[in-house]
Amino acid sequence: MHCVAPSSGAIGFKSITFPTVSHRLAQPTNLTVQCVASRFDAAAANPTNPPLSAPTHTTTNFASGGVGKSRTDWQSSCAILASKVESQQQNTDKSSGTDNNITLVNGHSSLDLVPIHNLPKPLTIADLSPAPMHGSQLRVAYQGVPGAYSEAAAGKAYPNCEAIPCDQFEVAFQTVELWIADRAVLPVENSLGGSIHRNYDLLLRHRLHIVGEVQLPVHHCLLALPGVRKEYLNRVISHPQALAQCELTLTKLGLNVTREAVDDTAGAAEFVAANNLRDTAAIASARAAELYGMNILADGIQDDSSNVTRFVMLAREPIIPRIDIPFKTSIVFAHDKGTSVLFKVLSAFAFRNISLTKIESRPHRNRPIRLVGDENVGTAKHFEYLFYVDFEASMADVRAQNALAEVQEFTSFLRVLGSYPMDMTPWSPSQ
Ligand SMILES: O=C(O)C(=O)C[C@]1(C(=O)O)C=C[C@@H](O)C=C1
Repeated sequence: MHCVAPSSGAIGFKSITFPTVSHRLAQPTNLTVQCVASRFDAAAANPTNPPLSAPTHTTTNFASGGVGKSRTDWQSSCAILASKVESQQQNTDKSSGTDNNITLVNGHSSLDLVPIHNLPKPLTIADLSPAPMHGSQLRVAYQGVPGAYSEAAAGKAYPNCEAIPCDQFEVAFQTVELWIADRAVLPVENSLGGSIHRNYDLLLRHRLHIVGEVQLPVHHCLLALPGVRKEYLNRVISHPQALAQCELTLTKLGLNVTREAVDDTAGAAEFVAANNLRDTAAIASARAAELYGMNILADGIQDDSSNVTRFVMLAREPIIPRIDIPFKTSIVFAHDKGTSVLFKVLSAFAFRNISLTKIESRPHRNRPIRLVGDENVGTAKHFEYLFYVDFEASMADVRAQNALAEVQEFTSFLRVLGSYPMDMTPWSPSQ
């Protein structure tokens, strides 16, 4: 079991330019926003530790329930593709009359190495899709072990995907950045426990784009080893969000136990089972109970039956925003002069009738304190913040483009994290 590690990695800012169309100016303008350069640290994905190392452990295949393909398969697909390109090149050379220069290998021209009946087919547009998609499903990284809610969110977002467990959020990001996975699914907020702050910080540190969201009803169970009764328990372990979501119910159940935070809910169940802990229960899903051979002592122990966690899906490339379906856009901004900018920014959306669905502030890690000196009174030490805002409009919507052009005038830093379809699935809290 791994404890949640403090974040690592250097942050560097660089400018990128988002083309926008400004209604006011009636011609295309450029919206310059800041983008965070991430630190790729392949060594952080420890390949010896099963949940850590995405390429080497069991993945969940939502299409067939089988074990997923290894990175080797993907690499061989790349090799096949490379050989196609090479052969294509050879064919081109032949047709352009350059065969005079062909070198002899064992007395044959190198073209003879490809049997005539087995000539490679020309590359098509489908061959140019990202490497892991060649002949396989979408690979979706999530934090946790099988049975975690994040795994269920991956399955909801991409029903036929191959879900890849990662033991840290950081690893899930890197798995996509290093092309081991195509998407990452990341919890960002829960209706009871609130925001998952670490993930807001990671969204900024990395360069991935939000391409979708899913809202997952979270139904917690109290799990213990077979034969263990509530009276035997003196400890309950789970993900900190799960502990927070069940806080009142645990007390109501009369459980006078210590509560300990671990990396994920299913990992807690796995840990209790693997160590045969008869004094410890885990808060996790019914699927985790099944996977790790645990008994359900209490079902539905979240403090509110409509307990929902919102996840975002991340990809290396943004999607093309649309206006024919409900879209959300997520941005993050800051200003050198502190929080006074907030009212102006919010009014840019209000004037255009754009609803905000979320606002979150986080410490501005690059410049956490701003000193304002007054020789008569002393020095004020203001905390500096980054503001994360989600609003209900697509970046293809001219209102959103104009709002952001205005926001850019008030802010010293602005980044669009993504513009993506809203989760509009029918409401069914008790699953
Ligand atoms: O531990 C898990 O099972 C997770 O998927 C993580 C997580 C979270 O980070 O909020 C996801 C959903 C629930 O809110 C509880 C935990």
